[in-house]
Amino acid sequence: MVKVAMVQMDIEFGNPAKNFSRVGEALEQAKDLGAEVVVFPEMWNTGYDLENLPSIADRDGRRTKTLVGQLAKQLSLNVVAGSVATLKDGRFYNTTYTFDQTGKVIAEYDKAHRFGPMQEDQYVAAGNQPANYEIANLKSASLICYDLRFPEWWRTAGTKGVNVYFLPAEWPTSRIEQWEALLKARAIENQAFVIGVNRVGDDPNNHFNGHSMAVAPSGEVLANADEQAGITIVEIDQTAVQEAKQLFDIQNDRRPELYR
Ligand SMILES: O=C(O)CCC(=O)C(=O)O
Repeated sequence: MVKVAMVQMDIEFGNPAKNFSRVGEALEQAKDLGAEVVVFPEMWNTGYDLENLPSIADRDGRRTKTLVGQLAKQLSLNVVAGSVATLKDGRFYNTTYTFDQTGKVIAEYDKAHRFGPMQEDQYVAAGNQPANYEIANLKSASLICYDLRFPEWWRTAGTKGVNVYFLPAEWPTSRIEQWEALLKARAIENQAFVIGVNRVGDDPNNHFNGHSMAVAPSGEVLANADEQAGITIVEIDQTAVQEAKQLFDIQNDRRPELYR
């Protein structure tokens, strides 16, 4: 059993200082709750303040690596650090870093599918590589928000064997039923756990009502954080993946030659 903390937080628009301090406090609280892996929402350093990225994006993720890396080490926590707005080689990205308990970055993923209605495609460059990694002995992959709508991308990551998918998000209230349905679908069709962590609060364009969810390979909802800011702990038993695959193994039964 691995205890995973879903940190459903509000994000101050365009205010990294405030958001970094919030994330630091949440890591300490998650530790007190017995968490082994802590997961944050999407773009928690800046929110979707894309116009101001030149002054507020995290250059090479240095600030995130310093703060989250130090706390991960100090508190001996694995951290799927949601995603942050970064500036790398002169371009902006929506990046998720994963830290192990020594504070080392073990995975880095740039969001592959940019969300047009939030003008992400105009400001942010797209990533092209899935991120597979092992954290707290969980065979994992990270995807971000709108990636939830691209089952092909989940399969691509899944070919390397994934038992737990982490999905940080800023998913608006207006489509929250779709969020819940898609998280369940991705868990069932990939025969894996899915941990979707959403934010709460408002930005100038949207309201966000949380509903961070942990879904088992069977589609059973293990936790639904409802609409308040807070930390939800969920216990993951990876053997459920093997059990699900005993009856039929969807990844093995695929016929990629047909899917063109
Ligand atoms: O797909 C959606 O409905 C929401 C996606 C989104 O808000 C995002 O990728 O930031």
